[in-house]
Parts: sequence; C-alpha cells; structure tokens
Amino acid sequence: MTPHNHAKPGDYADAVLLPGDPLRAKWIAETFLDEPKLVNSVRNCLGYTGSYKGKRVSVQATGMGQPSLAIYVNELVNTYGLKTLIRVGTCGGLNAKVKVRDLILAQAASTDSAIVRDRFGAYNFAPIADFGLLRSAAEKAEAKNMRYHAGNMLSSDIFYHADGMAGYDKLPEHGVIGVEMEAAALYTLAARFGVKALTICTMTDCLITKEEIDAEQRQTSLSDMVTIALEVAIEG
Ligand SMILES: O=P(O)(O)O[C@H]1O[C@H](CO)[C@@H](O)[C@H]1O
Ligand SMILES: O=c1cc[nH]c(=O)[nH]1
Repeated sequence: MTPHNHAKPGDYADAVLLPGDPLRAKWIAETFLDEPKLVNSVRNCLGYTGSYKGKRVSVQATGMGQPSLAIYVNELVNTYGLKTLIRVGTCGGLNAKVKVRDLILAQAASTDSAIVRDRFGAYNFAPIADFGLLRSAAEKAEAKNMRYHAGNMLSSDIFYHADGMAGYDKLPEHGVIGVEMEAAALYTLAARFGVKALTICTMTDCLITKEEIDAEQRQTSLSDMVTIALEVAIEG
C-alpha cells in the first residue's frame, strides 16, 4: 500500500499508539490487546491491531527520530485514515523534579528540527497536544495515583549531544522538562492534517542527576504509560 506499510485498507483502527521501538509495539500488542493481528512488518517496523476493553485499537512503531516518525504518521493519516495518534515513548529528564519512572505528558514540544522550523518561515510555530487527549490522560494518571508532569518537551534531532546537557542551552531554564526525539513532528503533522495527537513518555534517565531506570522498573513503568494511552485511545 505504501513504501513503508503493507497493511490493507481497514487493517488499522481509528486510534493508534506509536512507540519508537518495534519490539515495544510487539510487547504492547501481545500484552495488552485481545486478538492482536500483525498488520505491518515492512522494515520490521511492526504494526498490530487488536482490541482493548472491547474497542479496536492499533499500535505501530515509528522508529527513532522525527524524519522516521513523519513517514509513518503521513501514511497512517493520509493512506489509512487514522484520527487519533498517541505516542508512547521514553525520554530523558531535564528537571530534577521529574523522577525516573514518572510520566511526562507533552503539553507542547519545542524542537531543534528543521522538519518543523522550515515550514513556517519567519514564525516560530508552537506544536501542542490535543487538549482533550491531554486532559483525559492527566485525569486518568491522577485517578491511578501515578506520578506525572504535564509540560514542555524537547524533541531533539540529536541523542548524543556533543555538548552534553549544555547543548540544551536555555530550554530547561524556560520550563522544558524532558527530551525525546519525535513529539514536535507528531504535533505539527496532526495540526496540518486535522487529527488528534498526544505524546506520553516515561522518564528513563535524568540528565541532571544521572539516575537511570533499571530493567525491572522499566517494565512496570512502561505498563503504566501504555495503560493510560490505551484508555485515552478507546475514548475516541
Ligand atoms: O523510546 P522511544 O519511543 O524510541 O523514544 C526515545 O528513545 C529513542 C532514543 O533512544 C528515541 O526514539 C526517543 O524519542
Ligand atoms: O531521546 C531520548 C530518550 C531517552 N533519553 C534521552 O536522554 N533521550
């Protein structure tokens, strides 16, 4: 159907969870969905559809970084007609109040990426989450007593910054609390195509305290994030 996706029309549900990691997509499908069906395996960027609490929902890996995510989002929306896209990622922490395992709901996403900047000429476009999805995720995290922070995320094109934490410059001083690599492109494309998007991340490594999540904590914490994302996704 597309260069990156061999799913047939109708194979995806209206709502999709978007992890970067293909094996996280597989784990989500096999752990949380009833009757998961593999719908895409081109380049091993795995996509599945199944149901959660009786409602159809999909999960599709996006790979790492904004160029890769942008390919999948373009095709999911424009070829397959998806309406609700929820990224479920990992991120680094840029503020000591965010502890490893905490969830970050990316209310907005700042970026160093030309993929967003070059579209807007003289303007600095502010990529933002869908308010309804954001509010619903916050309410669900609160009801489940999960630690979460809603705020500004950095979506960087650079994982190994040559200047380390200093490479993020003034952003933490201006309230940016986490760093990952996809949310800004997701929000910009969602705005362009008139669909809803949210990014939820689990903070796995704090760039300030150097604290990191261990393997066992990773599993539990990602489960919290996926549960919230699925419950938001099935609301439509
Ligand atoms: O865990 P995922 O969803 O891949 O997200 C984060 O992890 C990758 C970097 O290790 C980047 O994709 C970043 O955004
Ligand atoms: O992009 C990412 C993801 C996890 N941790 C980071 O420091 N950066």
